[in-house]
Amino acid sequence: MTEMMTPAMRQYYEAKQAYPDTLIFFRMGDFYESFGEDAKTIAKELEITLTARGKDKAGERMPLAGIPYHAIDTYLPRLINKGYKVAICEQLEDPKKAKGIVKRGVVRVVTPGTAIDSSMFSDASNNYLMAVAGREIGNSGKNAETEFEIGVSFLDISTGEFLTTQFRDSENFEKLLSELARMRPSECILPSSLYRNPDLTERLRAQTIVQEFAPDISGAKEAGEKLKTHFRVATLEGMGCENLDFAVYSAWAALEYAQTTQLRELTHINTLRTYSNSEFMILDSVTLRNLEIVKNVRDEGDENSLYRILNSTKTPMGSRTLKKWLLKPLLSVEKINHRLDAVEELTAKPLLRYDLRNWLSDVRDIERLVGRVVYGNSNARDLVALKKSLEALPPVRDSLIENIESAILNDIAVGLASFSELENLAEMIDRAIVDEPPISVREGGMIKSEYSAELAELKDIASNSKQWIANFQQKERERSGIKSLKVGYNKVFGYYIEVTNANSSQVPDDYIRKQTMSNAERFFTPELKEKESLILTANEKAIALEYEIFTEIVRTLSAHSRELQETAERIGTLDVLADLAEIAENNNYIRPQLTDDCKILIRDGRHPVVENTVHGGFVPNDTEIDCKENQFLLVTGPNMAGKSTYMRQTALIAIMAQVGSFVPAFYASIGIIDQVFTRIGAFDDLASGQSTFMVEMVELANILNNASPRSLVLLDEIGRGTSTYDGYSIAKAVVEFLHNRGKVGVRALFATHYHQLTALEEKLKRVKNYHVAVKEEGHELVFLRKIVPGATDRSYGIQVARLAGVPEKVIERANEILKELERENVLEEVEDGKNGKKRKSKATARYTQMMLFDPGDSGGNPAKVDRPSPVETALRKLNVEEMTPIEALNKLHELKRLLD
Ligand SMILES: Nc1ncnc2c1ncn2[C@@H]1O[C@H](COP(=O)(O)OP(=O)(O)OP(=O)(O)O)[C@@H](O)[C@H]1O
Repeated sequence: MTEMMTPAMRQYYEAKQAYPDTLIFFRMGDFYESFGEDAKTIAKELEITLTARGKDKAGERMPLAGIPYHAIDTYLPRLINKGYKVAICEQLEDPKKAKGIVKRGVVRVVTPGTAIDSSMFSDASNNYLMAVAGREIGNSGKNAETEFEIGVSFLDISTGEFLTTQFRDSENFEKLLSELARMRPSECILPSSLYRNPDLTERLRAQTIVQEFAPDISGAKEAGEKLKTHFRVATLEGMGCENLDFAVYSAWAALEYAQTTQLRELTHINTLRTYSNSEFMILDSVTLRNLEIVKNVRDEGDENSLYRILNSTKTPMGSRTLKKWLLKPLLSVEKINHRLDAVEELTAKPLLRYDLRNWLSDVRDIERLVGRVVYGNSNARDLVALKKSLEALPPVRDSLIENIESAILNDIAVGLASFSELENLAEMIDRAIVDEPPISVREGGMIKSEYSAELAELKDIASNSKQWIANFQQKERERSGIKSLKVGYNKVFGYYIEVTNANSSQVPDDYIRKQTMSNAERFFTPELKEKESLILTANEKAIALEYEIFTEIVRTLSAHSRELQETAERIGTLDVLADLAEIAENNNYIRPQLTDDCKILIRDGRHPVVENTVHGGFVPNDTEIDCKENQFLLVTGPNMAGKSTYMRQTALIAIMAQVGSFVPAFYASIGIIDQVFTRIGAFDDLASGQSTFMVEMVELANILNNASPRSLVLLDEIGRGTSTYDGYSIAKAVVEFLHNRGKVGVRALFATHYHQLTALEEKLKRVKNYHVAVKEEGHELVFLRKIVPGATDRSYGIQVARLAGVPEKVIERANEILKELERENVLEEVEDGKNGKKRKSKATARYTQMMLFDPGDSGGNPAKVDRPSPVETALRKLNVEEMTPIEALNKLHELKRLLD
C-alpha cells in the first residue's frame, strides 16, 4: 500500500473482498464516493465525472466518482435498474458517544428486489423480490411433457407483504411466467439447480433481473424450521404451507436473501400468506398487454389502461390493492359477491362514501412508513406523517361501525376496532414531535420541549445562553471602550471576542489571545470559556436526548408493526371498495351477476376506456355467449368498424365483474371465466429474434394447449402474418379445434377478414356469425358500430384506405383492379358445411386471396373450381379432434408444401 491511500480507500479494498460483485459507496461528509473500478463503472453508468485522488494499490492514481449525499435516492435506482447491486457504507457510530465515529462499514446492500427507498418505485406499485424453488417431476403430463413442481414466493420488504404458492407447471413454465407477469417483481432469485436451466433463466430474464442464489441449507425441512423460528410459530400450518415443500423453500430463500442484503433481521415481516392459483383468474403477460389492464401498449404508462380508468383511490395502499385485484380477478362467485355487496352499499350511501374518502385522503403510505420505522431509517417527518394517518382513522372506524351492513366492510370495521392502541400511538407522536421537524434526526429541533422536563431544562440553558452572550458583549464593550467589539462563534475555535486591529491598543489585560486574523485579533476570557462549555454541553446533551426520545418512540411503534400493517391493509381494501363505488356512480356502471354456468350475457356493454375517448358517443353492444349455439362468435366487418373494441370490451367487462367492480353495461351476467386468452394484433418480439408470425403462432399454441371450457378466448385475425392460404387454413383449423375441444368447446370471439370462415356456422353447431354494421352513402362509408347477427362478405378495405388518406390515384387504381378481378369472375369458394359441396358466390368473388383451395397451374392460371385440390383432399381426411397442436402445425407444413 502506498502512503497516499486514505483510510476510506483502504476500507474500500476490505469491503470489496466481502462484496466482490457489488458497487460500493462510502459516505464521506456530504458525498457518497466510490473508488477504483467501481468508480469507473458508476461514472459511466450515471454519466458523471470521473476524477482521481491519492494512489491505488498499484501506485496509480485512484479513480473516484462522487454523488451528493442528498442525491443518492435519485442515482441509486438508475444503477439498480440496470441490475447492479449497490452496497452503502456509512459512518458507524459508537452508540455510547453522540458523535463518536468509529469507522465506515457496509450498512446495507441494495438490490432491485430489496430496495426500500420509495423513490425507487412508484407508490402505486409493490416492489417484489421473487424467489423460485422447484424440481422436475418426470413426464406424467398427457403429452408426455416434462413437468415441474414449482414453489414461488413474493416478498415486498418495504411493506412487509409476503406471499407464497406451489403448483405443477409444464416444461414451458407457463404458470410461473403468468405469476411473474402479474406480480412484476423487480428481481428474481433462483437456486443453483434451477439457475442452470437455461430455458427458465432466459424466460425469466426477459422480464426481470435474475440472480443465482446458493442456499447453504439441506432442504425444505430446514427451510421450514428457519421460517418457524423467524415467525416464532410452532407450525406453518396456520400460514397454509406446512406441507408445501417448494413454497416453504422459496419463502425461506426470499427472506434469507432479503435479510442478508439488509444486514438485519426483518422482524416486521411477521406473516406469510399461502395463496392458490386456483383462486384467481389467470391473465398471462400477453393478455395483460393486449387488454391494457395496468399498462398501455403504446408507452407502458398507465394512461388509457383499465387501472387508470378505475383508479380514484385516495391512498397508496388503495392504489396498490386495486392493481393487485385487477391482476388477480377472483373465481369464487361468493367472494366476488362479497366485494360487490360492499361496492353496492357504498354506491347506495353517497354521504358515507364521501366522508370515508375525505378522511382517507389524509392517510399516507402507512405500510411503507412502518417499513421505514422498523428498518430504523425513518425520520421525525415520517412519524408526523404516520400520526396524521392514524388520526384520520378513528372517524373512519366509527362511521363504519355505525353505518354498514355488508360483510367485508363489517370485517374492516371490526379489524380497525381491535387496534386498541390506535389513538394512543397517534397521541404519543403528537405529544413528542413538533409539527414540522427537520429531515435530520441528529441535529435536534424535532422533539417538543414540554415532552420531557430534562429536555426543557437543557434547551432553557442553551437559549438563555444566547441572552447571556448578548449581555456579555455589551458589558465588554463598555469595559474596554471598544464600540465595534463582537462576541462570535465558530466550530473550530468556539466562542471568542473579536477586536479589529485599529482598536488593539484598548484590549484589556485579562484578554487571552486565541487567533490572529489579517485585520483583527480574537480573544477569550476565563469567564467566556466557562460559559462556553456550559452552552455547548447543554446543546449537545439536548440533541442527544432528542435522539434518544425519538428512538424510544420508534421502538414503541415497531412493537406495533403487525397491527399497523394490518390496519394499512384494511385501509387499502376500504379505499378500493369506496373507489369502485365512486367510479361506478360517475360512469354509470351496474352491478353484474356472477354465475357458475358458462353463459355470458351483456346488454348494452361498453368499452370502459374507449367510451371515454370517442367523439360522438360510444355505441353500446350486446354479447351473448353460451355453450349451445352461441359459443364461438365469428365477428366480421370492415376494417375500423369496431371488432377489436367489441371483443376487448367483452373480456374487460368479465374481468371487471370478477374483480368485484361494477361494469359499463345496462345488464351483465358473467359465467365465471378461469382464464382469458388473447391473440390480438401484430407484435414483433424483435428482441428475442422472433418474427411477427412466429410470435403469433407461439401465442396461438399457448391458447390451443391451455384453453379450457371455462376460458374465454379472443382471437383477432389469426393467420394474418403469413400467406393467405396458410393463414386461412390455420384460422379454420383453430376454429374447429377450439369448437370441439373437450367435447364442450371453448368460449371464444374471433374477429376475421376471412369471410369464408363464416360458412362454419352451418357446419359447427356452436359457431355463430356476427358482424359490425356499416352503411354506404355514395362513396362514403358510415360506421354504425353496431354488432348484429349474421355474416358480412365485404371488407371495405379500399374505402377505409381512402378514409386514411391514401392518395386518390392509388384508390382509383385499386378500384379498377377490384373491378377487373370481378370481371374475370375470379370466384371464391366457400364450403357449404351441410353437404360438403362448394358454392360459388359472385358477391364475394372480389379477391384472389379467396382462391384458397385452388392453387391453379404453374402459370398462375386458376384451375377449374370444381376439382378438389390435393390440399383440400388432404385436409378433409384429417381428424382434427384427435391431433395435438404440434401435429396440426406439422400437418400444415406438409399441406403447404403441396401448394409449392
Ligand atoms: N362501439 C363503438 N362506439 C363508438 N366508437 C367505436 C366503437 N367501437 C369502436 N369505435 C371506434 O372505432 C375505432 C376502431 O375500432 P377497432 O379497432 O375496434 O376496429 P376493428 O374493426 O377491429 O378494425 P381492424 O379490422 O382494422 O383492426 C376505435 O378506435 C374507436 O375509436
